[in-house]
Amino acid sequence: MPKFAANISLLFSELPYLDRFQAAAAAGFEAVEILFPYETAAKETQRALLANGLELLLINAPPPNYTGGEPGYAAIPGGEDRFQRDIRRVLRYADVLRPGIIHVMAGYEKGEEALQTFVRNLKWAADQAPQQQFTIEPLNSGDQPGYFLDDFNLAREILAAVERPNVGLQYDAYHAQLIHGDAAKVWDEFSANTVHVQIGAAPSRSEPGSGPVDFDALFAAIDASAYDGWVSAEYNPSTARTEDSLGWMS
Ligand SMILES: O=C(O)[C@@H](O)C(=O)CO
Ligand SMILES: [Mg+2]
Repeated sequence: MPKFAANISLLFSELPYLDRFQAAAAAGFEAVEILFPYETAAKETQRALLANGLELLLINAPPPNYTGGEPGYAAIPGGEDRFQRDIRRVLRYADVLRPGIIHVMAGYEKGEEALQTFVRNLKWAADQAPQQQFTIEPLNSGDQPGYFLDDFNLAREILAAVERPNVGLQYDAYHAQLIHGDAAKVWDEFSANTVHVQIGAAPSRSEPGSGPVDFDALFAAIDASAYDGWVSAEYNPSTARTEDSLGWMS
């Protein structure tokens, strides 16, 4: 079985932000990810991680999107200043929080100029912090209409153009299933590019168990691949208490 982590932006979201760390640790998780930690001082988040012995796997940059703004600026021609400001901001958070990964979001734009902008901005970010792992994640267009990075083939093309060892693919089984119709096949094809994995059932985005994705087979394929990182549960629990949605882990 892969080692599972909790995305506490979605899991345990029935609790106030700072209480989710203790709940995740009590449920047996040793690592968490937080999509947008920017409403809380980095020191407070750091204290919650340390108090509960949790590793921080991932944060997103540039912020924010869940609070109503754009989901990133990396592929927006003319948005370079904003992008660089946001990357500097996330790197200040990263100095304190030490996330293994920073997910760089592309934003709403299409076309060749957006592609070139995304590539240039990713190179710039990667060179600002060569020791920091960055990722890009294809998101399905049902949830994010108009989002630039909506296809795994496009992600591979971008990674090849960026040519930086510290920029890799974030594979989310939920998005893979909705974009390409077969999350397992996408894993087979793209596991070599993948540096971070997230999971959620499709189309519900609830815990594994519903829908067409065979998670036992997917976990076996992940185990059999060269990927040895965390598999982060990023779903909306169908139960009132997140703990009651965790049966799939055993
Ligand atoms: O899959 C998702 O939606 C997330 O991983 C994300 O980063 C978008 O905010
Ligand atoms: Mg995801």
